Amino acid sequence: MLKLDNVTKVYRVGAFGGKTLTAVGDVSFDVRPGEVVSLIGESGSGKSTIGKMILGLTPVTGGSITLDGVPVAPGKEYYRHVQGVFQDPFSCYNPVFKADRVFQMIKEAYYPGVSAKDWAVRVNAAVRDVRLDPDQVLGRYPHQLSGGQLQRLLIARALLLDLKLLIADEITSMLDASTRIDVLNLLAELKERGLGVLYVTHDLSLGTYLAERTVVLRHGRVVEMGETDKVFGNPLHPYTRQLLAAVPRLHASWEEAEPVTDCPYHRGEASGGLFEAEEGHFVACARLESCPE
Ligand SMILES: Nc1ncnc2c1ncn2[C@@H]1O[C@H](COP(=O)(O)OP(=O)(O)OP(=O)(O)O)[C@@H](O)[C@H]1O
Repeated sequence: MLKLDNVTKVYRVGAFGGKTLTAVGDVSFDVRPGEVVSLIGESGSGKSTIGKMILGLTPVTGGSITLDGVPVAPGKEYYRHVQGVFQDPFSCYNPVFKADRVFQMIKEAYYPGVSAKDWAVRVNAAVRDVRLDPDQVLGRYPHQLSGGQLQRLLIARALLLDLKLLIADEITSMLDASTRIDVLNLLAELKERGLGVLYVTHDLSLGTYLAERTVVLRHGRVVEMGETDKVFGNPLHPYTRQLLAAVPRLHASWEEAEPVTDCPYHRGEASGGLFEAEEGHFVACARLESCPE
């Protein structure tokens, strides 16, 4: 299980790093095996920073992140269990190498003793698992494949490892609508295999599609989280309501959600200043910065 406890990330910004920016503040949640958790928030809310900290690409400033009780330790052993797939699949491939080079790199790093023949069998199986035809995709250059095919090959690559957790950061935002649903369904299959998935997105409708639990982030802090049905069936935080109001609906014009005026949850009773409004459903103060103690 992945566990974030009061995780904070402060970046040094400005000329000569003289100022600080708290990109993530006091964030706590977990991702259990066989579960998809979606991390939702507007641009700049700190979603990718959380993904990067989990992947060990940037250190935490405060708090802790553990996988099965062990702190994040970027290195070969950690990446055997935790992998990330990102928005732009093209950037993960070297254009001068054929796309299946990404599989070869996994073999060299993790399975040097496996024979070429056995490895080809494993790769073909993983490629079929992501519903691609190995004959159609292996041996092609990245520019000869679609974004959806490249994204699936990256997921197949992750499947060759002994994966426990996949960080999927905006992985569908560059895909067309039908390919997007295919990739989401693929993620849903991965959880059936016992994998935990952190699905990072700014798109509410995609997040709700497959996540058991949802974490709503704003300005680096969790404003609401819990079982997806509860968070979106009974949204309590005005920001969550605003997000929901912003989802385009057929035959309905856009209506502005109520502004944040008052907050019934100004006294957080749980970690991270969250109040348990109903079982499995937590909400933060809506006036977080100005909230009286
Ligand atoms: N390396 C960095 N140095 C300084 N500030 C950073 C750095 N990376 C991110 N930030 C800042 O931290 C905040 C959170 O950024 P982050 O990329 O995590 O947001 P996000 O929710 O993933 O946004 P988006 O959806 O646009 O990718 C932003 O204000 C961003 O400008």
